[in-house]
Amino acid sequence: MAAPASRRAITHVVFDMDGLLLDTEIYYTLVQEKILARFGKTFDWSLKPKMMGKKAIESAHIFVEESGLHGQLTPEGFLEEREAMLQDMFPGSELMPGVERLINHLHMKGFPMAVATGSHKRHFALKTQRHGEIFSKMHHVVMGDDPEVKKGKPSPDVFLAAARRFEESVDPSKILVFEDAPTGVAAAKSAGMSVVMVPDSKLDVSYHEDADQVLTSLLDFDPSEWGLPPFEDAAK
Ligand SMILES: O=P(O)(O)OC[C@H](O)CO
Ligand SMILES: [Mg+2]
Repeated sequence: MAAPASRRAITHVVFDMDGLLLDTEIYYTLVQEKILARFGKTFDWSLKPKMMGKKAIESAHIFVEESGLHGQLTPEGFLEEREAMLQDMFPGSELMPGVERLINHLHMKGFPMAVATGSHKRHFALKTQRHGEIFSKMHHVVMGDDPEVKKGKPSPDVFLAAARRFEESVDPSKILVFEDAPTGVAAAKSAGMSVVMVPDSKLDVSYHEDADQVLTSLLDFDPSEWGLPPFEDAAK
């Protein structure tokens, strides 16, 4: 089926990282569950979407406020407490299903790609240490502690910085973004880009509304629906 006109203009692709390229959101969830358990509270998926995709200190403020931990835990204390646990977990980060196939395909077809993540440099290095080959196919990576990223997602800063750093200047409407988080979808839409959302199955469907397409897995992405060259292999 031919792609509708609105989807035929894509020339560049920008990927979110945590929960989209890498199966790392589970680490944040586990650590946050553990910290809340210490206060006799439970962490659930009504709080998770508010924290996902944001800069660390921004999500730390949300965690403390929304969990009612004012006076018991500071955002800085929360970050410190979770850091040792995360540092042990991040080197085990796995690619999400379908990532290798999609990135290798777009790279082979010559589509410039970038990563736009809320994650900062030190965590990026730990998470990607076993995935150098895949990340080497990115033209550039913009991280949450980049000086051009004044505010985390849902601010468009990280996506606009990613758009500016391709070889040639790119109209945001020609960029296709892949995201898992509601804050990330909002950021990319506010940057004027198209978004394929690949949310965790536990995310409430009310968060799907703003995405241009919602998929259960990257394995279900069909490039031809976006006017991109079809996969040449039959297997998913
Ligand atoms: O989903 P990302 O890649 O923007 O990362 C954001 C945080 O590090 C985790 O939610
Ligand atoms: Mg993400």
